[in-house]
Amino acid sequence: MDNPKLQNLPVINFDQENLQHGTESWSLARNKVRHALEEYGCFLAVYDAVSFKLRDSVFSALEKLFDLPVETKKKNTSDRLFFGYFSNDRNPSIHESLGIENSTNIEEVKKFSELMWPQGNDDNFSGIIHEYANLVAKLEQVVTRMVFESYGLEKLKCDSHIDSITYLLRFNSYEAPGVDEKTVIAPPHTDKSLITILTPSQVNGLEVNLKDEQWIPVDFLPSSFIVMAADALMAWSNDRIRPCLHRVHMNANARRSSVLMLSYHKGVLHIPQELIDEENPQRYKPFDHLGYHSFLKKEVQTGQHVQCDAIKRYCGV
Ligand SMILES: O=C(O)CCC(=O)C(=O)O
Ligand SMILES: [Fe+2]
Repeated sequence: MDNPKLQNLPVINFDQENLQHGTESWSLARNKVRHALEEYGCFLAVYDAVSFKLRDSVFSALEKLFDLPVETKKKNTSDRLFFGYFSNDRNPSIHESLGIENSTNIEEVKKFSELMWPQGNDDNFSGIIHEYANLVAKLEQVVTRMVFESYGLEKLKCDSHIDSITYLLRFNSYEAPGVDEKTVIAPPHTDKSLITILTPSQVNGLEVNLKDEQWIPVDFLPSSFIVMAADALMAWSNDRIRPCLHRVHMNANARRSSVLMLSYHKGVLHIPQELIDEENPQRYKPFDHLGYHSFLKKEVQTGQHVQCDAIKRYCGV
Protein backbone atom coordinates (compact mmCIF):
# COMPACT_ATOMS: atom_id res chain seq x y z
CA MET A 1 0.00 0.00 0.00
CA ASP A 2 1.38 3.44 -0.97
CA ASN A 3 -0.23 5.26 1.84
CA PRO A 4 0.38 3.97 5.36
CA LYS A 5 -2.84 5.68 6.47
CA LEU A 6 -4.83 3.11 4.54
CA GLN A 7 -4.22 0.72 7.37
CA ASN A 8 -6.22 3.00 9.64
CA LEU A 9 -9.50 1.98 8.11
CA PRO A 10 -10.91 -0.88 10.19
CA VAL A 11 -11.57 -4.14 8.37
CA ILE A 12 -14.30 -6.45 9.73
CA ASN A 13 -14.97 -9.91 8.44
CA PHE A 14 -18.56 -10.99 7.85
CA ASP A 15 -17.99 -14.64 7.05
CA GLN A 16 -20.57 -17.29 7.89
CA GLU A 17 -19.27 -17.64 11.46
CA ASN A 18 -19.43 -13.94 12.29
CA LEU A 19 -22.94 -13.85 10.90
CA GLN A 20 -24.20 -16.38 13.46
CA HIS A 21 -25.94 -14.47 16.20
CA GLY A 22 -24.93 -15.49 19.72
CA THR A 23 -21.49 -16.88 18.85
CA GLU A 24 -18.27 -15.46 20.21
CA SER A 25 -17.20 -14.27 16.79
CA TRP A 26 -20.50 -12.39 16.46
CA SER A 27 -19.80 -10.58 19.75
CA LEU A 28 -16.26 -9.72 18.69
CA ALA A 29 -17.45 -8.41 15.32
CA ARG A 30 -20.25 -6.47 17.06
CA ASN A 31 -17.77 -4.69 19.33
CA LYS A 32 -15.58 -3.83 16.36
CA VAL A 33 -18.59 -2.47 14.44
CA ARG A 34 -19.59 -0.11 17.24
CA HIS A 35 -16.02 1.03 17.78
CA ALA A 36 -15.46 1.64 14.06
CA LEU A 37 -18.71 3.59 13.64
CA GLU A 38 -18.12 5.73 16.71
CA GLU A 39 -14.46 6.43 15.97
CA TYR A 40 -14.31 6.51 12.17
CA GLY A 41 -17.87 6.55 10.86
CA CYS A 42 -17.02 3.69 8.51
CA PHE A 43 -15.25 0.37 8.03
CA LEU A 44 -14.46 -2.11 5.32
CA ALA A 45 -16.66 -5.18 5.48
CA VAL A 46 -15.32 -8.34 3.90
CA TYR A 47 -18.49 -10.13 2.80
CA ASP A 48 -18.10 -13.01 0.41
CA ALA A 49 -21.83 -13.84 0.29
CA VAL A 50 -21.73 -11.59 -2.80
CA SER A 51 -19.69 -13.77 -5.15
CA PHE A 52 -17.19 -12.37 -7.67
CA LYS A 53 -19.46 -13.69 -10.39
CA LEU A 54 -22.47 -11.76 -9.09
CA ARG A 55 -20.39 -8.63 -8.60
CA ASP A 56 -19.11 -8.85 -12.20
CA SER A 57 -22.64 -9.37 -13.48
CA VAL A 58 -23.82 -6.28 -11.61
CA PHE A 59 -21.09 -4.09 -13.10
CA SER A 60 -21.65 -5.48 -16.63
CA ALA A 61 -25.36 -4.70 -16.22
CA LEU A 62 -24.47 -1.16 -15.15
CA GLU A 63 -22.33 -0.57 -18.24
CA LYS A 64 -25.32 -1.37 -20.41
CA LEU A 65 -27.60 0.74 -18.25
CA PHE A 66 -25.43 3.85 -18.47
CA ASP A 67 -24.96 3.34 -22.22
CA LEU A 68 -28.71 3.97 -22.71
CA PRO A 69 -29.72 7.36 -24.14
CA VAL A 70 -30.04 10.16 -21.58
CA GLU A 71 -33.76 10.56 -22.43
CA THR A 72 -34.33 6.96 -21.36
CA LYS A 73 -32.37 7.33 -18.12
CA LYS A 74 -34.30 10.50 -17.31
CA LYS A 75 -37.47 8.40 -17.07
CA ASN A 76 -36.13 7.24 -13.69
CA THR A 77 -37.85 10.01 -11.71
CA SER A 78 -38.61 10.43 -8.02
CA ASP A 79 -40.21 13.10 -5.85
CA ARG A 80 -37.27 12.76 -3.51
CA LEU A 81 -34.03 14.60 -4.09
CA PHE A 82 -31.27 12.25 -5.32
CA PHE A 83 -33.52 9.15 -5.49
CA GLY A 84 -34.01 9.15 -9.27
CA TYR A 85 -31.82 10.07 -12.25
CA PHE A 86 -29.50 13.02 -11.87
CA SER A 87 -26.34 14.21 -13.54
CA ASN A 88 -23.85 16.93 -12.79
CA ASP A 89 -24.30 20.18 -14.66
CA ARG A 90 -21.24 19.92 -16.93
CA ASN A 91 -21.97 19.37 -20.58
CA PRO A 92 -21.52 16.55 -21.37
CA SER A 93 -22.02 15.46 -17.79
CA ILE A 94 -19.32 13.32 -16.26
CA HIS A 95 -21.32 11.98 -13.33
CA GLU A 96 -24.70 10.32 -13.68
CA SER A 97 -26.75 8.48 -11.10
CA LEU A 98 -29.86 6.29 -11.19
CA GLY A 99 -31.82 4.81 -8.30
CA ILE A 100 -34.22 1.98 -7.54
CA GLU A 101 -36.44 2.61 -4.51
CA ASN A 102 -37.49 -0.36 -2.40
CA SER A 103 -34.95 -2.42 -4.31
CA THR A 104 -35.28 -5.60 -2.26
CA ASN A 105 -38.72 -6.03 -3.85
CA ILE A 106 -38.51 -7.87 -7.18
CA GLU A 107 -41.56 -5.98 -8.55
CA GLU A 108 -39.80 -2.64 -8.07
CA VAL A 109 -36.67 -3.90 -9.83
CA LYS A 110 -38.76 -5.23 -12.71
CA LYS A 111 -40.58 -1.89 -12.98
CA PHE A 112 -37.22 -0.13 -13.28
CA SER A 113 -35.99 -2.61 -15.87
CA GLU A 114 -39.18 -2.20 -17.96
CA LEU A 115 -38.78 1.57 -17.83
CA MET A 116 -35.20 1.36 -19.10
CA TRP A 117 -35.76 -1.48 -21.62
CA PRO A 118 -39.43 -1.30 -22.67
CA GLN A 119 -38.66 -3.84 -25.41
CA GLY A 120 -37.35 -6.28 -22.75
CA ASN A 121 -33.94 -7.04 -21.30
CA ASP A 122 -32.28 -10.34 -22.22
CA ASP A 123 -29.52 -10.13 -19.62
CA ASN A 124 -31.60 -10.94 -16.54
CA PHE A 125 -31.07 -7.41 -15.17
CA SER A 126 -33.88 -7.80 -12.63
CA GLY A 127 -32.68 -11.16 -11.34
CA ILE A 128 -29.08 -10.00 -10.90
CA ILE A 129 -29.94 -6.70 -9.26
CA HIS A 130 -32.58 -8.19 -7.00
CA GLU A 131 -30.21 -10.90 -5.77
CA TYR A 132 -27.47 -8.34 -5.15
CA ALA A 133 -29.85 -5.96 -3.33
CA ASN A 134 -31.06 -8.68 -0.98
CA LEU A 135 -27.58 -9.89 -0.10
CA VAL A 136 -26.38 -6.38 0.67
CA ALA A 137 -29.57 -5.64 2.63
CA LYS A 138 -28.77 -8.70 4.73
CA LEU A 139 -25.36 -7.24 5.55
CA GLU A 140 -27.03 -3.94 6.48
CA GLN A 141 -29.38 -5.79 8.82
CA VAL A 142 -26.54 -7.62 10.52
CA VAL A 143 -24.71 -4.33 11.08
CA THR A 144 -27.91 -2.76 12.42
CA ARG A 145 -28.45 -5.70 14.81
CA MET A 146 -24.91 -5.37 16.05
CA VAL A 147 -25.35 -1.64 16.64
CA PHE A 148 -28.62 -2.14 18.58
CA GLU A 149 -27.16 -4.95 20.64
CA SER A 150 -23.96 -3.07 21.43
CA TYR A 151 -26.07 -0.28 22.97
CA GLY A 152 -28.08 -2.80 25.01
CA LEU A 153 -31.34 -2.26 23.07
CA GLU A 154 -33.99 -4.96 23.05
CA LYS A 155 -34.20 -7.40 20.18
CA LEU A 156 -37.88 -6.54 19.68
CA LYS A 157 -37.02 -2.89 19.13
CA CYS A 158 -34.43 -3.89 16.60
CA ASP A 159 -36.84 -6.22 14.79
CA SER A 160 -39.44 -3.50 14.45
CA HIS A 161 -36.77 -1.02 13.27
CA ILE A 162 -35.56 -3.46 10.61
CA ASP A 163 -39.16 -4.10 9.48
CA SER A 164 -39.48 -0.40 8.74
CA ILE A 165 -36.37 -0.12 6.58
CA THR A 166 -36.58 0.51 2.87
CA TYR A 167 -33.54 0.13 0.62
CA LEU A 168 -32.60 2.55 -2.12
CA LEU A 169 -30.10 1.04 -4.55
CA ARG A 170 -28.14 3.69 -6.43
CA PHE A 171 -25.81 3.37 -9.38
CA ASN A 172 -23.17 5.97 -10.21
CA SER A 173 -21.15 6.33 -13.37
CA TYR A 174 -18.23 8.71 -13.75
CA GLU A 175 -16.51 9.45 -17.05
CA ALA A 176 -12.72 9.74 -16.96
CA PRO A 177 -11.96 13.37 -16.13
CA GLY A 178 -9.47 13.48 -19.04
CA VAL A 179 -7.07 15.84 -17.27
CA ASP A 180 -3.67 15.18 -15.77
CA GLU A 181 -4.44 16.40 -12.30
CA LYS A 182 -6.70 14.56 -9.92
CA THR A 183 -10.24 15.90 -10.01
CA VAL A 184 -12.85 15.86 -7.27
CA ILE A 185 -15.90 14.57 -9.11
CA ALA A 186 -18.28 14.11 -6.19
CA PRO A 187 -17.73 16.86 -3.60
CA PRO A 188 -17.35 16.10 0.11
CA HIS A 189 -20.63 15.09 1.71
CA THR A 190 -22.24 12.77 4.21
CA ASP A 191 -25.09 10.56 3.03
CA LYS A 192 -28.67 11.15 4.20
CA SER A 193 -29.48 7.49 4.89
CA LEU A 194 -28.96 5.52 8.08
CA ILE A 195 -26.23 3.33 6.59
CA THR A 196 -24.70 3.24 3.12
CA ILE A 197 -22.94 0.15 1.80
CA LEU A 198 -20.88 0.84 -1.29
CA THR A 199 -18.62 -0.97 -3.68
CA PRO A 200 -16.90 0.45 -6.78
CA SER A 201 -15.98 -1.14 -10.09
CA GLN A 202 -12.26 -1.86 -10.57
CA VAL A 203 -11.38 1.83 -10.46
CA ASN A 204 -10.86 3.29 -6.98
CA GLY A 205 -11.44 6.95 -6.22
CA LEU A 206 -13.49 7.06 -3.05
CA GLU A 207 -11.84 9.00 -0.24
CA VAL A 208 -13.00 9.25 3.36
CA ASN A 209 -12.23 11.85 5.94
CA LEU A 210 -11.51 10.31 9.29
CA LYS A 211 -10.86 12.01 12.58
CA ASP A 212 -7.67 13.80 11.65
CA GLU A 213 -9.21 15.77 8.76
CA GLN A 214 -7.05 14.03 6.16
CA TRP A 215 -8.49 12.47 3.05
CA ILE A 216 -7.78 8.75 2.95
CA PRO A 217 -8.13 6.89 -0.37
CA VAL A 218 -10.11 3.70 0.18
CA ASP A 219 -8.32 0.65 -1.16
CA PHE A 220 -11.02 -1.98 -1.57
CA LEU A 221 -9.96 -5.54 -0.77
CA PRO A 222 -11.47 -8.38 -2.80
CA SER A 223 -15.05 -9.05 -1.62
CA SER A 224 -15.10 -5.85 0.36
CA PHE A 225 -17.67 -3.11 0.78
CA ILE A 226 -17.37 0.11 2.67
CA VAL A 227 -20.03 0.50 5.34
CA MET A 228 -20.57 4.19 6.07
CA ALA A 229 -22.64 5.73 8.84
CA ALA A 230 -24.85 8.50 7.52
CA ASP A 231 -26.77 11.49 8.93
CA ALA A 232 -29.78 9.58 10.24
CA LEU A 233 -27.64 7.10 12.18
CA MET A 234 -25.79 9.96 13.83
CA ALA A 235 -29.10 11.52 14.91
CA TRP A 236 -30.62 8.18 16.00
CA SER A 237 -27.52 7.45 18.10
CA ASN A 238 -27.72 10.88 19.74
CA ASP A 239 -24.32 11.80 18.25
CA ARG A 240 -22.49 8.69 19.44
CA ILE A 241 -21.89 7.55 15.87
CA ARG A 242 -20.16 9.93 13.47
CA PRO A 243 -21.30 10.16 9.86
CA CYS A 244 -18.66 9.41 7.26
CA LEU A 245 -17.55 12.44 5.23
CA HIS A 246 -16.50 11.24 1.78
CA ARG A 247 -15.82 12.37 -1.78
CA VAL A 248 -14.81 10.93 -5.15
CA HIS A 249 -11.37 11.99 -6.38
CA MET A 250 -10.27 10.51 -9.70
CA ASN A 251 -7.22 10.64 -11.87
CA ALA A 252 -7.85 7.47 -13.76
CA ASN A 253 -8.41 7.49 -17.47
CA ALA A 254 -11.05 4.86 -17.14
CA ARG A 255 -14.77 5.14 -16.62
CA ARG A 256 -15.71 4.33 -13.05
CA SER A 257 -18.94 3.10 -11.58
CA SER A 258 -20.17 2.33 -8.11
CA VAL A 259 -23.19 0.69 -6.50
CA LEU A 260 -24.61 1.94 -3.23
CA MET A 261 -27.26 0.54 -0.96
CA LEU A 262 -28.80 3.21 1.25
CA SER A 263 -31.11 2.30 4.12
CA TYR A 264 -34.00 4.58 5.09
CA HIS A 265 -36.56 4.28 7.87
CA LYS A 266 -40.11 4.56 6.52
CA GLY A 267 -41.56 6.13 9.64
CA VAL A 268 -40.58 8.46 12.44
CA LEU A 269 -37.25 7.68 14.06
CA HIS A 270 -37.07 8.15 17.81
CA ILE A 271 -33.82 8.54 19.69
CA PRO A 272 -33.72 5.52 22.04
CA GLN A 273 -34.14 6.44 25.71
CA GLU A 274 -31.16 4.18 26.45
CA LEU A 275 -28.94 6.64 24.57
CA ILE A 276 -30.11 9.68 26.51
CA ASP A 277 -28.74 10.50 29.96
CA GLU A 278 -27.34 13.43 31.90
CA GLU A 279 -24.07 13.35 30.06
CA ASN A 280 -25.82 12.88 26.73
CA PRO A 281 -28.97 14.98 26.73
CA GLN A 282 -31.34 14.45 23.82
CA ARG A 283 -29.85 16.26 20.81
CA TYR A 284 -32.49 15.42 18.17
CA LYS A 285 -36.26 15.44 18.07
CA PRO A 286 -38.05 12.37 16.65
CA PHE A 287 -37.86 12.80 12.89
CA ASP A 288 -39.49 11.58 9.71
CA HIS A 289 -36.49 10.14 7.88
CA LEU A 290 -37.87 10.24 4.33
CA GLY A 291 -39.18 13.75 5.06
CA TYR A 292 -35.52 14.77 5.44
CA HIS A 293 -35.24 14.65 1.64
CA SER A 294 -38.20 17.03 1.24
CA PHE A 295 -36.48 19.36 3.68
CA LEU A 296 -33.24 19.15 1.67
CA LYS A 297 -35.11 19.74 -1.58
CA LYS A 298 -36.64 22.92 -0.15
CA GLU A 299 -33.24 24.08 1.08
CA VAL A 300 -31.70 23.49 -2.34
CA GLN A 301 -34.59 25.23 -4.15
CA THR A 302 -34.39 28.29 -1.92
CA GLY A 303 -30.60 28.43 -2.14
CA GLN A 304 -30.22 27.86 1.60
CA HIS A 305 -28.56 24.48 1.44
CA VAL A 306 -25.11 23.99 2.89
CA GLN A 307 -23.80 20.47 3.24
CA CYS A 308 -22.73 20.90 6.81
CA ASP A 309 -25.07 19.94 9.66
CA ALA A 310 -28.23 19.59 7.54
CA ILE A 311 -29.63 16.97 9.93
CA LYS A 312 -29.17 19.38 12.84
CA ARG A 313 -31.15 22.04 10.98
CA TYR A 314 -33.82 19.43 10.23
CA CYS A 315 -34.39 17.89 13.65
CA GLY A 316 -31.76 19.16 16.08
CA VAL A 317 -33.06 20.14 19.55
O1 LIG B 1 -19.03 6.54 -6.15
C1 LIG B 1 -18.58 6.58 -5.02
O2 LIG B 1 -17.59 5.93 -4.69
C2 LIG B 1 -19.24 7.44 -3.97
C3 LIG B 1 -20.59 7.95 -4.35
C4 LIG B 1 -21.28 8.67 -3.26
O3 LIG B 1 -20.71 9.05 -2.29
C5 LIG B 1 -22.74 8.89 -3.35
O4 LIG B 1 -23.32 8.62 -4.38
O5 LIG B 1 -23.33 9.34 -2.34
FE1 LIG C 1 -22.11 9.52 -0.71
